[in-house]
Amino acid sequence: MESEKSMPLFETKKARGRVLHRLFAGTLFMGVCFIWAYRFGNIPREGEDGRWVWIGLLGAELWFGLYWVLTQALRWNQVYRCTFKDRLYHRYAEEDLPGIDIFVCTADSTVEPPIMVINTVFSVMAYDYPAKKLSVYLSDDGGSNLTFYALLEASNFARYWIPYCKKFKVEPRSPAAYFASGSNPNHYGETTVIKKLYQEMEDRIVTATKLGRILEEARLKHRGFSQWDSYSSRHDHDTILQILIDGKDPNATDIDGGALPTLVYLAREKRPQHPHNFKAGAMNALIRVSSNISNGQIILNLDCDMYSNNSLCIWDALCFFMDKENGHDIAFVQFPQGFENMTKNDIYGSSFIVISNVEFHGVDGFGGPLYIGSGCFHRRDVLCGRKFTKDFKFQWKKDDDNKIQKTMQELEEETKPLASCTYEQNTEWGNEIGLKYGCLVEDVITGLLTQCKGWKSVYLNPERKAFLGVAPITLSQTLVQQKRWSEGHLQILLSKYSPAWYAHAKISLGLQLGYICYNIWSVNCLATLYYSIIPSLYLLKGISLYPQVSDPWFWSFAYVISAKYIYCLVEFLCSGGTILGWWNEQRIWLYKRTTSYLFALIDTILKTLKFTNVTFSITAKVADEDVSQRYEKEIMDFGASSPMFTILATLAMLNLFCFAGVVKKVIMDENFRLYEEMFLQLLLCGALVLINLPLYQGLFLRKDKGKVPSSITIKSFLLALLACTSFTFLY
Ligand SMILES: O=c1ccn([C@@H]2O[C@H](COP(=O)(O)OP(=O)(O)O[C@H]3O[C@H](CO)[C@@H](O)[C@H](O)[C@H]3O)[C@@H](O)[C@H]2O)c(=O)[nH]1
Ligand SMILES: [Mn+2]
Repeated sequence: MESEKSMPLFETKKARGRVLHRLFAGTLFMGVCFIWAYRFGNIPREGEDGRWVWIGLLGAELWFGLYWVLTQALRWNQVYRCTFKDRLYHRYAEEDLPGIDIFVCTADSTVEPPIMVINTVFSVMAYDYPAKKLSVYLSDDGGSNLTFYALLEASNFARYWIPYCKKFKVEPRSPAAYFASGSNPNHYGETTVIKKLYQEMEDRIVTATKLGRILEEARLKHRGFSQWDSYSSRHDHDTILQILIDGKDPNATDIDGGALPTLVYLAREKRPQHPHNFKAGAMNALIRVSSNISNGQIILNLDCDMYSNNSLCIWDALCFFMDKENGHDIAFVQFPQGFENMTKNDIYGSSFIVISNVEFHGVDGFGGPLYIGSGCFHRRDVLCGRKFTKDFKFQWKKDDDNKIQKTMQELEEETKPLASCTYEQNTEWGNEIGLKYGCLVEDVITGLLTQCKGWKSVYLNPERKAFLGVAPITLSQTLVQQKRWSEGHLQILLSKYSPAWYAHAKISLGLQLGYICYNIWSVNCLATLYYSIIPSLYLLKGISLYPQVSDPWFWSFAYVISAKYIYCLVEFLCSGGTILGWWNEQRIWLYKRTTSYLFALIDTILKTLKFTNVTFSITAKVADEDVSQRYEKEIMDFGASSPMFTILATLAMLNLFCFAGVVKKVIMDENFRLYEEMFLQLLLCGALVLINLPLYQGLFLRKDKGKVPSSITIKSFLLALLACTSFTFLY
């Protein structure tokens, strides 16, 4: 029995095949060095033709090579974690388990429909965990009474849903996902009843959302709505706080008499003159508000679209925090972000399978994954700024039953000031305490700082996805999201807390490199743009920039290109992708680099020069019928007049012209030994044309709403034509 009690709650395994991988990486690196040597050794002398182009290529290849070296940090030392939930389950009595506070963030009832938000709420309210120890907080930055109404409805339906889930061990516990899954055995007719109840509630909520207002009758039923009386807009209102279920109240029970988790609605105070700091601000308000209500020692953060797909995942996370030997330095446990709306071949590359199944295991081996927002369990103390000390041991404090019981109204009134605009003035909130402000990836910089203080984090990637969210379903949304992320990451690199210098000697070198690898995403745009324009233009003109097939240097290029791509394909397939999915990912890779990253880089420069301000564009979680249909059929959506699309279309067109031009030349001129002399350049240009096939369709062939808008077609055609002609004739 004693030994059972001291058995570890989790285990860490190193990945297999490390030696082989390192050997392979070594040979690839040698190939890269040969390429550098070739470029370096053959720079045209001053005054000679093509000197600057050549130096540009050298720069691009140096960048690609060094970036590849950096990405090795993410692959060098992969580890895998597994947990022993059973041991934990049997080790502690219910009252000895820590309280868990779950924060769900929403910000806009139009792009984040209330019915979706409450489904996320249900999935966590119904966790397989003592209800008394569970509290769910919804932060609504939209300050929408529609969302409040939905949560109110949810507080009622939960009384039926939670006992149903527990009785029949239902998975997943988001009702929408559960009923949509199709496999709903009818438990003695109870499923039919509960499904009907759900659908009626859904109807009421969806109708209210469509109408944009709540029926008078419903509004009069709950005192909470009166808090909107003084509301002038979503940017200008008092704190709205409502405890919808008080878990401590013995009368708050489900239909079977079981306890219910606490459920709280919060719309923090907003005033136009006070910056609200987006999600980070919302999280910090939640941390304070919850500390006065339930004060759970563990905090789980979820985006409103990300429901929990596994009712036991709390136990998984606790296995790390509660391990007596190795748990005390663990600050947070991050799960991967899965997506429920993925199509088979993932046209927008939004499933991030390589990041989730390879790279994060790599950073975990060097000290722990990045904090990426949703799906992350934290120790409250650490989020609140606790310094790391080596021999400190966490204690799980018991509920303080002797505390004077306040009425719900008293508690609300006393708590509201914690969410006011002015509360944080002259405090360390947003800096040393809570999530950090001023960064577009507030989560990542907060996690980095935590690790710099000496804390570790853990990445847990179980077979059954723990959380599932909604990935963007149009190209423009994908690119905008990527822009926000890459911009946020670059902000981190340039901030006071840069992984490049501040983190030095505070976290391991491998982790530093891992962070930098993500931080410099946006800088990749330069080399990629260069590589997708210049060699093609020179091909058109018939000037060779790479070694000929007969030249021994050719083989270093051939090896690096083929080895790199075969490796990357195998990695993708092993992570669960398809071949077509990989091809799609290559396209998105190119599109991200030539647009999102470029815009992120430009914006960062402008912001550093203080020309513009930080803004957070929320990703839409709903779309029109025809947009969704195209997505389901895996047809790319170009239907927006975004300047990003102008760039993509111009690049595609330019490569098409170059390719067509050179083919014409080969046909007309028999002496032109193209394959022999310019094989690599032709390959590059050909690959660019091939990868852009869906874009050409969108430009010339499609008639649906997802085609490229004609204004962009014309603009890009003219731009590409201008580039090609002026290059051939003038240069
Ligand atoms: O002023 C705001 C803006 C956003 N949010 C919420 O933040 C979450 C993330 O927003 P979303 O538009 O879905 O961004 P994503 O890019 O999908 O989110 C990822 O990237 C963000 C950082 O850019 C992290 O905050 C998220 O946790 C992470 O899932 C959503 O729940 C929003 O409701 C707020 O609460 N307040
Ligand atoms: Mn999201």
